[in-house]
Amino acid sequence: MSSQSGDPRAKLKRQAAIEAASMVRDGMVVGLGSGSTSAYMIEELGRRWAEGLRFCAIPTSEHSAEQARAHGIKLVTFATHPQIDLDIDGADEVELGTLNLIKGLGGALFREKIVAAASRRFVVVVDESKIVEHLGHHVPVPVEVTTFGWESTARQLEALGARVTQRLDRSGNVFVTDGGNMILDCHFGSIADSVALSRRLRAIVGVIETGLFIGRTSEVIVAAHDGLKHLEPS
Ligand SMILES: O=C[C@H](O)[C@H](O)[C@H](O)COP(=O)(O)O
Repeated sequence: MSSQSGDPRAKLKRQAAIEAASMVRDGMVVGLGSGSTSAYMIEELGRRWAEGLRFCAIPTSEHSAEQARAHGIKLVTFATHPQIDLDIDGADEVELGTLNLIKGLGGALFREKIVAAASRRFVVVVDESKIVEHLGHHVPVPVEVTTFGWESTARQLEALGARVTQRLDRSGNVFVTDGGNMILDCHFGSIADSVALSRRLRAIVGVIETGLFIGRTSEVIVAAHDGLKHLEPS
């Protein structure tokens, strides 16, 4: 992900990612997020690794693992490193104030949530277009579900008021997550109470995890046209 092709949003994503990567210090255990913003962060960590920075990392997707490996970054697992010092990841929407998130448009939400939950600090990197008053305004809530019985799970999600679409890949085949599951994108529109919705979604049998990240964010680094901003939950 080295080309920004003059895209102003890509430029902002890269600025936020580089700022977050500067928080990584020698000896840390680092969570490597997924998606285009995280790819800039891994690229920057690869650059610093080549300069001599030494840390180890747990990736949140096969794609991020592959990118990190290409830079020679040392990857470890929870078997030897159950506690992560700093997890850096992107998001699809960030709710102003609470800093609750929607994640998973890239399909990595389940591993991303496991890594975030095991981290002392969870730093989110976004460009300014991702900040919203209420989650769900622009994007659906991705929900990872078991393939067995998914039609029944989808009906229960619809009963909560969502328009549900089955995620497909670029070739039009059913999207398969790194964990071998499928994703149902749940369009709720603007979500008034993301905490309550998260609870209801997780109570449905067949739901493995949801893209609502509630109360997990330590800090959001927002790249805006007038500079970088650091937000903390209020
Ligand atoms: O599954 C994907 C992840 O949650 C990403 O962090 C999220 O979709 C943001 O991606 P991007 O940085 O490409 O906008």
